[in-house]
Amino acid sequence: MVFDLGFDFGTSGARAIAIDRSGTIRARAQTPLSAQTPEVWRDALFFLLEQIPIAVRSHVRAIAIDGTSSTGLACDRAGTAIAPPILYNDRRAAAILDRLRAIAPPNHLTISASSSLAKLLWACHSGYFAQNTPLYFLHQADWIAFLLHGQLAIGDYHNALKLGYDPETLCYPDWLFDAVPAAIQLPEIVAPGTKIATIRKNIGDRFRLPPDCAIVAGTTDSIAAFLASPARQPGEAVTSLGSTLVLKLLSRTRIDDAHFGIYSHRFGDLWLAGGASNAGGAVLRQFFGDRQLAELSEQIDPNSASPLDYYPLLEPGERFPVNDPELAPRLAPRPESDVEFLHGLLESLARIEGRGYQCLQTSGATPLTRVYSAGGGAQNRTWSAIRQRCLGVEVVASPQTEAAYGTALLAASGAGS
Ligand SMILES: Nc1ncnc2c1ncn2[C@@H]1O[C@H](COP(=O)(O)OP(=O)(O)O)[C@@H](O)[C@H]1O
Ligand SMILES: O=C(CO)[C@H](O)[C@H](O)COP(=O)(O)O
Repeated sequence: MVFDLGFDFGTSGARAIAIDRSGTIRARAQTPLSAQTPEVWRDALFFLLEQIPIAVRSHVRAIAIDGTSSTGLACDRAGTAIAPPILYNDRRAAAILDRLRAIAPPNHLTISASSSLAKLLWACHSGYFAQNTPLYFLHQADWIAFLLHGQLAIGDYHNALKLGYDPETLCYPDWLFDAVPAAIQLPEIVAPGTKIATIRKNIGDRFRLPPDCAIVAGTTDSIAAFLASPARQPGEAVTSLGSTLVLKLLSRTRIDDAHFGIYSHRFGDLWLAGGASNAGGAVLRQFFGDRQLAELSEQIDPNSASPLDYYPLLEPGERFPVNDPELAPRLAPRPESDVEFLHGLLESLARIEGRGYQCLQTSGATPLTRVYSAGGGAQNRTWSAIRQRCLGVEVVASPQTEAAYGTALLAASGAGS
């Protein structure tokens, strides 16, 4: 018996899922992330490994890791982070967007405060990364995988998209090398699922993993959620209802439009056209606990549209379907009834999702036929019904909604399944 193991490092927690060759889940573990620091990621990785029963762990064939997209960090030759990571939602790079506009092609997806390239350039020019020695710039998933395989610096073309890597020509464009200081080593990029190396000996011994356990290139958290779903036909989509709202529509055409925060990830011969809104479950959690969310949702009539028109953000700034770093949250008026308030929030999030899919199709993506749901909000049947009414297509419950399952499938593909 062999198993493949996927790790998902999301915004609020980390999870691991081990599957057998038939794709059946044979072990799972999860832990909250108290902070987004390399130390917390490393401790979570090791904790999750320990939670996988030894009977499974000792037969793991391959491991893959996903992380939050465009969370980046710089490390030295030993792989030690030299400054706190810059998280996916960090907006400090807004300060260098004019500089980026001057070097990147017009309307390029990296011209956004949330892109990895903007963060890297901001960090270099503000002195956040001291540059007297060579530094490696990695994404979160690359760095966590490095802990397991020990090779600096290797990344995948999903995480590298927001760094400016071109997934069509499979190389970094020349203008990017002109922009990045010579002391910064960009990761070598491979396809997600490519075997990078076998497990480091000390880690393999410590966790009783087989010495030939392969560590394969990972992906982003929302692409992992897409992989977990059955969506494989152009027109099928997955919405990740996690802390943020992420849309991925499988398309025959590649579409990119920084004006609306639209970009496309390579997905075999197809494209995952999409965008990520800052609105989402994090705002729901600001007002309600998960149990309360479930109880209140039961009392909502999903067939009647809420007249409340919110824009549920934690703080100003939106990426998609409007790319506006100043967009203000709108959460008023709050009715006395919590049921009505939640109805307004879920309806408003469904409207943002609907506008997002509309925007993707208007921009040339393959027309939407069906939406699968992933993430913490996927279990909410009331919300699914509201979303189906707003989207005008079938919203289907996915048998597997966890990103870690998609990452386990990626590990299996890397191992040859
Ligand atoms: N019943 C529910 N209805 C709607 N949203 C929910 C429900 N239960 C949990 N959530 C939301 O799911 C989110 C967590 O989902 P998860 O996929 O773990 O997110 P992430 O990894 O992005 O932090 C929380 O923000 C929470 O508000
Ligand atoms: O808000 C997020 C945190 O990661 C989204 O997952 C992310 O922005 C989506 O990015 P990608 O399309 O590159 O997976």
